Amino acid sequence: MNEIMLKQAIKSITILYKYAPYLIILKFLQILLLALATPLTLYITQHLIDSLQGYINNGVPLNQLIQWGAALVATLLFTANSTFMDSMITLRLRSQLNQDFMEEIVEKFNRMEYSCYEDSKVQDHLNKMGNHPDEKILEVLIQTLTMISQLVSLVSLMAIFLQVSGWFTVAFLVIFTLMVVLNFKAMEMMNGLFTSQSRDERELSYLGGLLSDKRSLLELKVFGAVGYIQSKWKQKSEKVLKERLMTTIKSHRYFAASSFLLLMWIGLVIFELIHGVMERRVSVGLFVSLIGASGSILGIADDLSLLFSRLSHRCMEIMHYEKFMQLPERYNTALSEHSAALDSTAHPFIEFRDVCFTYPGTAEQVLKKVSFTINQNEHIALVGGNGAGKSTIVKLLVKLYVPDCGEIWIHGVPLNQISQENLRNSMGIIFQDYGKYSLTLRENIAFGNIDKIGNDNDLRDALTKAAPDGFLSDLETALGKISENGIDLSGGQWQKIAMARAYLADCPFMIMDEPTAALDPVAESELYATFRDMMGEKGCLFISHRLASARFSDRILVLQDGAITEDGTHEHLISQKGMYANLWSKQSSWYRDSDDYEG
Ligand SMILES: Nc1ncnc2c1ncn2[C@@H]1O[C@H](COP(=O)(O)OP(=O)(O)OP(=O)(O)O)[C@@H](O)[C@H]1O
Repeated sequence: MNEIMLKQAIKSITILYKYAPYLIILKFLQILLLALATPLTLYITQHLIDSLQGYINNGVPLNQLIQWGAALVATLLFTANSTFMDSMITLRLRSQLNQDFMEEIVEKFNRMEYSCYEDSKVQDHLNKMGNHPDEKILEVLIQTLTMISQLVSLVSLMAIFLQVSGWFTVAFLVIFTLMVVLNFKAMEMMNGLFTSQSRDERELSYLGGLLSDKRSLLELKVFGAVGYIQSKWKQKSEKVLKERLMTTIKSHRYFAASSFLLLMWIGLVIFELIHGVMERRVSVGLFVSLIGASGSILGIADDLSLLFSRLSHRCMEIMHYEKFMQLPERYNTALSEHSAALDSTAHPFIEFRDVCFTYPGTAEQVLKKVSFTINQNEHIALVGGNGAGKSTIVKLLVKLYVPDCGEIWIHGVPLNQISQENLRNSMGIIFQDYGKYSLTLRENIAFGNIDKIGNDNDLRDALTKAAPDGFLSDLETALGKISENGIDLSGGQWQKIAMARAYLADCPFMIMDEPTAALDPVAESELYATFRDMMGEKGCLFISHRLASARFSDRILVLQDGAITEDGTHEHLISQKGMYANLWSKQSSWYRDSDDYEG
């Protein structure tokens, strides 16, 4: 454990040195000087007292007394100002890390294939690494340097003791070694507890999140389930705290034993010093200085044991950062982007050939030999029951996942040879769980085509097409609840903004995964009308459970049991009397029955 801690501490300093070499050197020097300040103050105090005594007895010149006094003032001034210097250096380090170190982490996130996040090991590293590994790594640096500074102080304080007897130092070293062993034992106990409780901690933070998140809280309140979650949280929290208390008490036995040893040593020192003063072997100045040094040693030994345990805990968290940085960025090595050029005249536009797919970490195959083709300017509806695999087809199309077998082709080029950029230019997408960004309206729309963020005309045009009712017009309106003046939108209004993003993207082919689920029927039919106008000769694939909207598409694909079971126009599929005809009959009878009811 101590070996790992040492390695991690050195690694953290090396990582930080890469980002801010001068600040690290400055911090090291500052901490070293501060470490020497305590023994130096005691040493000067000793000489000041002895000079004062000498001056009173007329043996020492006033000059010498003034010199020691000035030295003491200078050392105290440095100590008083070092806190300010320390916080300035730490602040600079923090801002440097925030920029460069976090940028590297964001880039790593960007490079990682989406499917990597499905792996529970990845999830675990992400959870343990936390949102701010930069803060943790900085803490490791500060704690390591503080430990070095404490050890330097300790050695210098021991040097003061050498003036009286070498045995004090030898006895202290023996006792200190025993203390380190005892403290490590206590610390290992605490670390074992933290590791075993990490799952409970995750559950606690999830349950706590449910009780503070606006959306979940609303539903839980309506169903009267807040009390249930609260008691579940309380039970878990009590269990975690009880375990922590028990282990803290057990580990404290080791701390108590080490404190006892130290107190024994200090008792011995005081006894010997009083004896020395009485026999005139030890001057009054040296006596005061050594008593001060004993107090400082007591404080340092306490601080060191606390630092050891904190540092070892932080070092384990840094290990998760390291493991995260080493994670594979692709799970499928066959996926290589050759940026093959797309010939838009080649047909078909999209082709699935016997595509199979299983989500990472699961056993059940979601898609079983799915085959279909879509031409560039076709309007295609993809329908199927809940969980049939419709969204999965879209995720494979935009390369969020890689099929287990079979092939996907775009304009006659295998999908794995098409770069993300080429793919982005050839098709736009609105996901079922589209983003609701707590940013301005301008930014929310511009994510469809970030190059147009300053183009007010295009942004307004996209918004008007998606939301003809003009529910929002000021592009600088803050959305969501993060900003003080932010406005919260309804599900349908957020959906319109997601549509505006798609309009702005202006791609030759659009994929929409249930784009109208949150819209009222009038808004839905308006949106389809505008969408048809906008797409014109362009193609689209849309997923919808409302067959009334699928009816007007050129072709309907029916996904059932992981395969395409029906493919044709609305009229053709109705005549086939298959699953689509069955669904259509059920949905239209629902509308008919509603009409009867109203009538
Ligand atoms: N990330 C995931 N990990 C594991 N299984 C998943 C994941 N996402 C979806 N699935 C499973 O894959 C199956 C297909 O899901 P998919 O979202 O593609 O269905 P869908 O046809 O779009 O459903 P719906 O109409 O309800 O949106 C479901 O059984 C679902 O539980």
